[in-house]
Parts: sequence; C-alpha cells; structure tokens
Amino acid sequence: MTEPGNPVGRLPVDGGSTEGLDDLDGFDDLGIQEALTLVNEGRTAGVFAPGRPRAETLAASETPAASGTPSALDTPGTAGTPGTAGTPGTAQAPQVLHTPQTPPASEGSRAGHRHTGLPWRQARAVADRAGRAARAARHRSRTPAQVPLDAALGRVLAAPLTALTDLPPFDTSAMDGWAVAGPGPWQVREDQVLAGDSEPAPLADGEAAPIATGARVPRDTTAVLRTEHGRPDQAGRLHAQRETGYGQDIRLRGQECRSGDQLLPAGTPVTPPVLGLAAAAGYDTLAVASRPCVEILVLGDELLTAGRPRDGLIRDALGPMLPPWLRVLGAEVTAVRRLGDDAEALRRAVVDSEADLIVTTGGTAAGPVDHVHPILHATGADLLVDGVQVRPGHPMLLARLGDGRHLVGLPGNPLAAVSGLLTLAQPLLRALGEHPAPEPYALPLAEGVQGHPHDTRLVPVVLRADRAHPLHYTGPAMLRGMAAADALAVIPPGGLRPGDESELLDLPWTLAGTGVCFT
Ligand SMILES: Nc1nc2c(c(=O)[nH]1)N[C@H]1C(S)=C(S)[C@@H](COP(=O)(O)OP(=O)(O)OC[C@H]3O[C@@H](n4cnc5c(N)ncnc54)[C@H](O)[C@@H]3O)O[C@H]1N2
Ligand code: MOO
Repeated sequence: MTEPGNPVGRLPVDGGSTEGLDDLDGFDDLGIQEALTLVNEGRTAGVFAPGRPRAETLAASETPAASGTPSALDTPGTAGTPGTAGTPGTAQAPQVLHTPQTPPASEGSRAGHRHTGLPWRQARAVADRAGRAARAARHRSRTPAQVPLDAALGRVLAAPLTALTDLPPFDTSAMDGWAVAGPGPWQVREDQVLAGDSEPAPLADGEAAPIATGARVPRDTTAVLRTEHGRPDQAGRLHAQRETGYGQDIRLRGQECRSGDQLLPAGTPVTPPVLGLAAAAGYDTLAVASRPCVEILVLGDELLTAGRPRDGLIRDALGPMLPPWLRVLGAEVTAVRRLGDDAEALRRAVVDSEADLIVTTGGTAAGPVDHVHPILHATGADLLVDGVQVRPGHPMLLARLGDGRHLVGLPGNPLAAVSGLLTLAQPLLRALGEHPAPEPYALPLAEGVQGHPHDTRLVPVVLRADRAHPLHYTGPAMLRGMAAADALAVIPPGGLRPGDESELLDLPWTLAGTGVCFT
C-alpha cells in the first residue's frame, strides 16, 4: 500500500520488478526511468491517494486492483484514473495536471522517445478516404445486389427507396365503428365492412355500415364514427354521442406518400423499420450495396485454436473475435486463415487474395518474425498509414495493394487489435460499404483518465447514468476490460479530468444486442 506522505510509494512495484511499467499507456515510449521521473515530479496526471496501492494508480491500465479478485467493472473509475494529482495525506482537493512539460504531438521530438505515425484522427480520415476511393472503383465495376427483403437487413440501400404505390393505397377507416354518410342519425346496414374487403357497396345518405380499422371505406362515406361514440337503438338507428366532423377517422389515400415519391435516399442503412416500409410500399426485393469482402490472416506460430494455453503457446483470441465484428461493420468475411509466422505463406496470401480488404493480425512490429512490413514492401504495396499516434495499437497500418484493394495490419496484442479495428478497419469498411458514419457523441467521464503525453488513448468504458466509467484490465494484451465495455473513450493527449466530456466510440452490439446485428 502507498504510505501517506510518500505518493509514489515503494518503487518498483510488482514484487520489486519494473516489468510492466514499460507497457503503461502514456509511458511506454518514454522509458522506465523517464516515466518514473515524471511520476515522481508529479508531472504526469496521476492520483496518488493515501492508502491506494501504487500499482492501482500508476499502473492502473495494466494492473489488477490490489485486493480481492475484482472484475473489470469493480470501482470502474479507478482504472486508468490518474487524471488528477492531489497531495497525499491532506484533505486538499486534487489538482489536475495535464503533463505540462510534454510538447504537443505536432512537435514530435524523437530525442527521448519514439513518436511516429499519423495522429489518430488523421489516420481515421486516411482510412475513410481510402474506403471512398475504393468504393468509387467498385461502383464502376460492380452492380448492386438485388436481394429479398430479409437478406437486406443490416445492409445499405444502393438506390433510393421510391414508393411503388400510394400509401395508404385507398381510403381506409382509422377506427373500428361505423362508416356514415351525411348527418345522423343513420340507418345501420346489415353487412359489415372488414379489412381486406375489396369493394364495399357505396353508402347512401343517412346510412351507416359497421366497419373495422383498416377496411376500405365505402364510396360516399363522410366520416367514421368510433364504436365508443355511437349508440344503436332498438330500431336499428345509430345515434352519435359526439360530434363527428367531415372526414373524421378516414385515412385518405396517399396521405403518407404518392406512388413515385422518394421515401428514403440511397445510402440509408436497412433497419427493421426500413424493411417494414419497403414491404408496405410494395417491394419484394431491395437493391443493396454489395458487401466488401474481407479475408482475415492470423499470424503467429504461438497460437492455438483449441484447449488451454501450454508450453509457451497461447490461444488465438483474434480469430474468434474479428469475423463477427467485421460482419457488424458490413463486411462479408470470406476466409479466416492461420498462417503462422511463414513469410512466404503471407506473401502468397496477399498476392493471391481477391478480397477488398485483407486484415492481418500480429507481425506489425519489428520482431524477427514480424513479416507484414517486409511483405508489403516486397509486393509493392503503398503504405497509407504506417503507425498511428494511438495507445494501444500504435504499430497498426493501412496499405493499398492496388486495384482498390487494401490491407489493414492489426497489432497482435488483442486490445491493440481492437484499437486498429476501430481506427482503420471501421472507417474504411464504412466508406466502402456506404454506411453513413454515426454522429460523434460524448459523455462526461465519471473519473479522470490519464493521457499519453503525445498520443490519443482509447479506453474501454461502461456507460451508466449518462457517464462513462473507465474500466480495469485494459492493458494492450488484455480483453477483460474490453469484454465488459459499452464503448471506448477517446482520451486526447494530456488526459481528461472527472466530468470532462469524452468522445465515445460505440460498440455496435451495445444497443442492438448480439442476435440482431451479426447477420
Ligand atoms: N521493439 C519494439 N517492440 C514492440 C513494439 C515497438 O514499438 N518496438 N511495439 C509493441 C506493441 S505496442 C505492440 S501492439 C506489439 C505489436 O506486435 P505485432 O503486431 O508484431 O504482434 P506480435 O508480435 O505478433 O504479437 C504481439 C503479442 O500479441 C500476441 N498475439 C498475436 N496474435 C494474437 C492472437 N491472434 N491472439 C492472441 N494474442 C496474439 C502475441 O503472442 C504477442 O504476445 O509489438 C510490441 N513490440
Ligand atoms: O501497446 Mo501496443 O500499443 O499494444 O499496441
């Protein structure tokens, strides 16, 4: 536990090891000594509350809470919390420090630390532009698919939805009651008019006919009198108990649209109500944008596809995670291939693929078996994004392979791969699949979040009561926090204080539920 008056506590933590400190978001490119200096000088945004274990404050993003067996949701605010620096041992309100000594990202000093790649927003914009360019190329070469209504769900209209009929297609009763003609009382007819009847007999003046909601009104009907507003007498005459205006409770033909009206523009996502509207307007099939084809290449000799980790081998977490996620983003996943660390297999897979997008996992860094860069170089690919100023995931990349085809290289660390997915694959696939980008939105943070000195951070959060609560277990190699998350908070360099609005990247299943969107 941290000793009062000694904000930093005993360093190093974790049983005397500094292992893990170089993984700290915000510090991992500074070097351990530099990071510790910043901490000791209070120049980082960090809460060093008396009694709080140092591991929870300094290393919150990687380190489990100190006691018990907390879940990712436990005291969510404490994960990645160090957004404030109070004076330990005093009742003084914490003072916020926004790493004032750090140069802005654009200054990019290479002297003490790596600082490469595109700024996060710029990288997303590049991916979006690449998707748009590829889409234009696809438009020239492919015709939109015409699919049955149920197969169109989750796709995007390739053409405007134009009404094939007037809606309503004929004058209908809006209520159960009586169709009446002229002023009452009315003589009630025997025959009832039901929904689906094709051509009810016209009403004579002074006549009423029992009618159901949705039934076609007889010609010369002047109003519909609701069941609860009329009283038939013994002699079969109907008396109005409320005044009935001319045209009341009659839905006129064409009230909603006329045949030929544009109901929705091209580019509209096909949701359940769109399917309903299309059916009402007379459609059996819809023209939808073709889905971008995506091939996933999982790299790494250390990966197992079944059983428990053993003998230095670990389970492949990305093979199961990426296909459904990419489908939610509008992709058709045509293959998931596990290539190990075989450079030649990777080269062949890249050269032979006909997918619009290849997503690789792992091998993006500079290790002895990190083959992605060399293979892209050897195959003459155009690196549009080579590293992004984002944590985790900074080695992510985007390359153009020619013919409007692209490759997104996701880092192997699983949360870094999620970051790459949201930063590069999502904007590219949205643009390619013609899905509109959602409106950006923000919520106040329940707790402060420490920023990286130069890079944007993406931090898993849960959303409760209109606030975003940062989660535990959000180190680059962890999915435990992510699996409990509703969204990722976008933390600018320097961090955010409690109550600051943080932009949020939504996770599509949070609202829709898993059954709906993984079609
Ligand atoms: N000298 C440097 N080393 C590293 C840097 C750096 O800048 N300089 N960056 C680190 C960061 S940050 C990341 S992220 C990783 C990116 O590495 P790669 O994309 O090359 O990925 P690998 O080395 O293949 O794997 C990294 C890590 O992730 C595990 N992994 C890989 N694939 C999977 C999978 N499908 N499921 C679960 N786990 C996976 C792998 O076993 C490694 O532990 O590089 C750092 N190094
Ligand atoms: O830390 Mo890396 O940023 O895991 O992507």
